[in-house]
Amino acid sequence: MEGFLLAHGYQLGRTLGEGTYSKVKEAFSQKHQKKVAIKIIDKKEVPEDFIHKFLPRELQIVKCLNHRNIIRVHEMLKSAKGKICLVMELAEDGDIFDYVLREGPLPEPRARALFRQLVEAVWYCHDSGVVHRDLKCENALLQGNTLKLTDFDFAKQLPRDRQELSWTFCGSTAYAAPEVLQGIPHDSCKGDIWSMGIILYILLCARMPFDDTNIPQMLHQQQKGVSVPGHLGISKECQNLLRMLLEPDATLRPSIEVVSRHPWLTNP
Ligand SMILES: Nc1ncnc2c1ncn2[C@@H]1O[C@H](COP(=O)(O)OP(=O)(O)OP(=O)(O)O)[C@@H](O)[C@H]1O
Repeated sequence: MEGFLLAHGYQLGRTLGEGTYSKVKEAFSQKHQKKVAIKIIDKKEVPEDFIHKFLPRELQIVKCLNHRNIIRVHEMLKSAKGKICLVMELAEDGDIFDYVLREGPLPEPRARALFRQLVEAVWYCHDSGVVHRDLKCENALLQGNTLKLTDFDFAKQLPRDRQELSWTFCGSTAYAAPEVLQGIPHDSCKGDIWSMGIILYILLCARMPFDDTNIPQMLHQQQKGVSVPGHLGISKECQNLLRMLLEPDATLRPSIEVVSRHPWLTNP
């Protein structure tokens, strides 16, 4: 692998992390004269539908995305030995899950600064007809103070009229909206909005809003609505935004455009 990548101008460095089907390594790009991240996928170790359905979809989508809050994919390389390498922009400061683990509940201004960037990234995606379908803290990386959304494995391009409903369960149960968990045909954009609510809750409370170890019980908790720990002193405006995002009825849940205009986010 090292020789193959070197021949393409990338000097491999340390391992940054591992996913279910991949290993991500740091590398130095001789062409760009900067460090990059390379996701290495071994075709032999992944299920057929990942190679034939999700991966081509991901590649098609990521090559069209260009936003400061989304990890840029520079190129894809295929080795003769059946490895696929995605050369990406590097985010050196970990993901926001680890950040919250380290820092504990974030003060509102810090949570707002991060969440605003997630809103920008998701707004750009939805506006381009792309739904992410796996929004979670581990997929929001940090480069200094800049949030960079990544992992478009489950992303989907919506048809031009954007009327398509989905039945597919994607992503993590802890971040899944009630309609997604129940397999009810749903608007995936509204599923993304729910997951953003879970992310905002984690930023502010450093814990999960719902316990996902028992799904029927979790569905019940979701219907009852979210409650925030009183001792954290979370403002009324922020609680209002959390309730809007974690609205169990998807038809009442706001679009990303409406979310972006919420007073908690437009506050200086
Ligand atoms: N562009 C990047 N810059 C820095 N680190 C990255 C980058 N992309 C991924 N990583 C690191 O590599 C790890 C594995 O990433 P990858 O996208 O392959 O899998 P995952 O999404 O975490 O797992 P899974 O595929 O099982 O959902 C991540 O947790 C992250 O820490």
